[in-house]
Amino acid sequence: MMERIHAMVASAPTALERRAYRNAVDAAVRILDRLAVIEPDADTLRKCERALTQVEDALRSLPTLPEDVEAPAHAPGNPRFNPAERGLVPAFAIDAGDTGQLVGRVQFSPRFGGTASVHGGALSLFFDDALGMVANGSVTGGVARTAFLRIDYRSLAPLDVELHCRVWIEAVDGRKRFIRGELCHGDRLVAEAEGLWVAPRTR
Ligand SMILES: CCCCCCCCCCCCCC(=O)SCCNC(=O)CCNC(=O)[C@H](O)C(C)(C)COP(=O)(O)OP(=O)(O)OC[C@H]1O[C@@H](n2cnc3c(N)ncnc32)[C@H](O)[C@@H]1OP(=O)(O)O
Repeated sequence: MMERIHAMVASAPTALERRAYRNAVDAAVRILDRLAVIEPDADTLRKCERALTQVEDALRSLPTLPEDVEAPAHAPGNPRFNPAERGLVPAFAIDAGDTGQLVGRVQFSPRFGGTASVHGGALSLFFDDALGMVANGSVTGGVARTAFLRIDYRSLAPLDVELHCRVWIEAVDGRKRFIRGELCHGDRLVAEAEGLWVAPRTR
């Protein structure tokens, strides 16, 4: 039985497994979003903790990803390697994303919030992902890592509201890719970002 489970995990996920994984992550983040806004009594919270611990125990008994990064389980398309599908960053709708530019919409749910607005670190996480997509996209080609990321917070970002984002390549200089981005709520600028992504040396 365990061998069969290992074989399943070591192979690239099927469409059905990807959907099931996404649904499980969605359920987990919906709980975090709910916990961010409700005012429950201690008894309800204790029941909640017990139920979640049961789920956690069941997950702990499962095998983990193989360490070999060449294994099929590490192939592109595995939702575990996609920050949005793993629930790390908010889901991001890309409306246009060619020729080194990306235009899209993003909505930060309550778990990304401070009090009434989006946490600055969550905005930074989002920009690393969105600018990183352009830095790693078809125009620049190949993999590059974030060397620095600077965020200017211009106004409070509201939670649970659609925000508009634009990201573009500012310059490419050898292995260096300078990327910029901005996030707006309607006509109001919420935050601007600039960063450098550096591609690995070829030898
Ligand atoms: C098609 C696929 C799609 C996939 C989509 C995926 C989306 C993913 C989106 C998510 C993406 C998220 C991605 C993540 O989150 S990646 C995770 C976060 N980032 C890291 O962990 C990176 C850690 N740092 C490093 O690995 C190295 O320091 C890097 C690789 C960055 C550079 O080390 P390396 O040894 O290679 O480079 P070098 O030292 O020879 O320097 C080379 C040049 O760069 C200039 N420089 C370097 N650093 C800085 C700096 N801080 N400010 C200004 N300049 C800097 C330097 O002066 C030099 O310039 P020049 O003298 O040549 O002019």
